[in-house]
Amino acid sequence: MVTLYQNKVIDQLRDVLKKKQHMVSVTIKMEQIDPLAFFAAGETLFYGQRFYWSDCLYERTFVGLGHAHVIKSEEKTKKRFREVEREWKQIVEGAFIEGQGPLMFGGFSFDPLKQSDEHWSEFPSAQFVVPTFLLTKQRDETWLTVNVVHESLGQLEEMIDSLFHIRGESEWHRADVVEKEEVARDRWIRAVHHATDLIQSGMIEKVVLARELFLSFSHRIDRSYVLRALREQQPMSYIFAFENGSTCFIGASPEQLVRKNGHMCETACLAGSIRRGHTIKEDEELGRWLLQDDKNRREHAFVVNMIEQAMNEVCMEVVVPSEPTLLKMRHIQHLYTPVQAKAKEGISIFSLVERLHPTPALGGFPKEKAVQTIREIEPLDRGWYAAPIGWVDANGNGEFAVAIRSALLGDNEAHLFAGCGIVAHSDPHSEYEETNVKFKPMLLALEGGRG
Ligand SMILES: C=C(O[C@H]1C=CC=C(C(=O)O)[C@@H]1O)C(=O)O
Ligand SMILES: [Mg+2]
Repeated sequence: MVTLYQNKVIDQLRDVLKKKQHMVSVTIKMEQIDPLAFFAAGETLFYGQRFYWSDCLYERTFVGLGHAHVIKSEEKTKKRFREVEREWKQIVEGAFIEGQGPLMFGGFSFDPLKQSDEHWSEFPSAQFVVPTFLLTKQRDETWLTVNVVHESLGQLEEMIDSLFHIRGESEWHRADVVEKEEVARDRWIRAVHHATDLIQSGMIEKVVLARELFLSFSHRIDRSYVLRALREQQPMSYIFAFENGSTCFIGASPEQLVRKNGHMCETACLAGSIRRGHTIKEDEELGRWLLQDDKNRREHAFVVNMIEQAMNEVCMEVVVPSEPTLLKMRHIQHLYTPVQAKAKEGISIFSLVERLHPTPALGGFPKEKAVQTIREIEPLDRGWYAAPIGWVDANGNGEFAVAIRSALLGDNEAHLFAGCGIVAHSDPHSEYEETNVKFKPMLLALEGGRG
């Protein structure tokens, strides 16, 4: 489908690779290609080394195939954010760039101190990849960036050859669910009781507790099929997939953690939830109820206060609306307060991520105590669920979402995660129902049907 461009890219790369820089990054403009078809096309050669990202306004889509370079940290403290930043700067400084330059995509685990479950073994406390091939779609324009390090020059022609000869429509397959299991349901309900006790005794003010669903399937799950379903079914969401070896972390999150473009920063407070109505009238009534409900307003206020304070420490002109509005997704509506600010000199996107993660929408308040409580009483390993996932470019601009409404896919199985904010008067059974609504986007994409 892209044969026309093949020789151009190879010639350009041959030329610039003579310059002996550690990495060479060449970008060319392309004809329109469906990013999901590009992701699917990479299956044979790059299975286990692909990623997909599109932002909630569908302004930018990135698809990465292959690993030109991997940045990984097993660091269990906040140093992990700085380690990734340092290595990324070194790569960019040592690169020969023609065009937009390289970009890295990846994320962090929620809590590196939590005892790790086997199924998360391929997702360390931080990992980012610079893809060999990056497809960028921005509005109506498409580019292909090829990133090469000297060592892999030998395989490059073969890779370009096979990639550039991919053509035709991809086929998508849906695997059937053969088993569905709620993981530790009773322990989760007990954990919610425990949390409300801790809150009432004044130990902590808010804590977010997550649940897990386990699904097994008749065949290997087709990740391209799941991505396409999420893309179609969840407009206004960040759609992401990050493959690492045999597992793939995937989701459709409505929650932005931070976006940075030059000095301009955006973040959002999202907490407080109710389902969508069956009719417009019921939907509006539920929305009005949510805007006035004490428990939900408390859940939301912790997030606004914390984010406002964190942004004020490192930014100027922090703008926070005084009242939340509603953000309506396909299955759920949330209280939503968008925040804008201007980063002070020297403040990087990594320092913003480090400061913001986890907000009280995912951890609780106060932050350290909440994370420790989750570590102790939540009956699962969150892995990368509820943690930052996103991209950073060569200029230090980028965007991270909070990886909720997500699942970890193995070959024939999926672990789904959903959580809810517990405050003083939370009722365990309505919180349980709230998490059921939050499982819906991933369930619908995996199971098919109407939902
Ligand atoms: C933790 C999740 O949602 C958070 C984001 C929005 C609303 C939330 C709530 O109302 O509880 C949660 O704080 C999740 O979807 O797994
Ligand atoms: Mg809630």
